[in-house]
Amino acid sequence: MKKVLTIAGSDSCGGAGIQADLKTFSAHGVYGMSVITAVTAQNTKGVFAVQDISPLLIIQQLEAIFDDITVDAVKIGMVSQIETIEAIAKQLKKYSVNNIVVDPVMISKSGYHLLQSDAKNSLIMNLLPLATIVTPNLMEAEAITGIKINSLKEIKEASTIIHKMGPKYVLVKGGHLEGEATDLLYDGSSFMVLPSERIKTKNTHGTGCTLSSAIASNIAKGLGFTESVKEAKKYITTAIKHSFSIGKGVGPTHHFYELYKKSGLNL
Ligand SMILES: Nc1ncnc2c1ncn2[C@@H]1O[C@H](COP(=O)(O)OP(=O)(O)O)[C@@H](O)[C@H]1O
Ligand SMILES: Cc1ncc(COP(=O)(O)OP(=O)(O)O)c(N)n1
Repeated sequence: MKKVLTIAGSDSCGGAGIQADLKTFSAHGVYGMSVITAVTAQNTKGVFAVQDISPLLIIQQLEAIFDDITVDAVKIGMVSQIETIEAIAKQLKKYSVNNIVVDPVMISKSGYHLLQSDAKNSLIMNLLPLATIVTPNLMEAEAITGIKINSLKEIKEASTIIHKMGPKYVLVKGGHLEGEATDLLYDGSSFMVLPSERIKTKNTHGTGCTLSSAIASNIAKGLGFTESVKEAKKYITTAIKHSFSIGKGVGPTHHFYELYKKSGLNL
């Protein structure tokens, strides 16, 4: 069985972060492992508190895994502060880790700053050069490049700038666009459009986490990079289509829809 690691924050309500990543890994039939960077007190209504895990404990978690287990792909999510980012980058280089998916998590849908403002440049300088693929949403692409994005032309411009920062592929997500939820993949020479209908639901908590974990799972399973992204896009679209309401706010996506369908079980 292929083994995939998520390096990310914990979401107490289970819709995003480490919890969404591990559910996505299971649904893809890969073995999931986790290095926790921060613990958040969070629910469908928002993020209420964050405690960062010490860089030393992050290093110890990474060493515990890489000293013992071969890792087929890594997904990086919430990294919060400069010291966390530097510790992760150092360990990934030490163990010559490949197949790295970086989701540059900055602000939650509820508006909470999950990446400290002074840590943005460190993420760009330390993690983007190590990334096989980076998956910013529109606001993250704007923050990374300093470009205001209002059109496809500007998405392409931002992708080109981000590609020069080091990742082999750039996927700018269109979840926050008006109209269709179309994503754009750039490999340094050409663009691939990944279209999807916009699903009318308020329950999109953890969509970015889920998509990046699905890409990491597919890469680990040996799909080509473009195929990994295309299949992940199908996965997130199905997971959003069957998302559901828990709590009073933005509910989570449904990771086990295909399994439920096969088994005849209902939610
Ligand atoms: N309402 C929706 N209908 C269909 N796809 C969506 C919807 N919202 C988000 N997506 C898709 O979910 C994935 C995550 O995108 P996005 O929500 O922009 O990321 P983030 O969670 O990082 O803000 C993308 O593939 C995006 O196109
Ligand atoms: C612990 C943690 N990590 C990441 C996020 C952001 O998740 P994302 O999929 O980008 O979208 P929302 O959850 O903000 O809808 C998070 N909330 N918590």
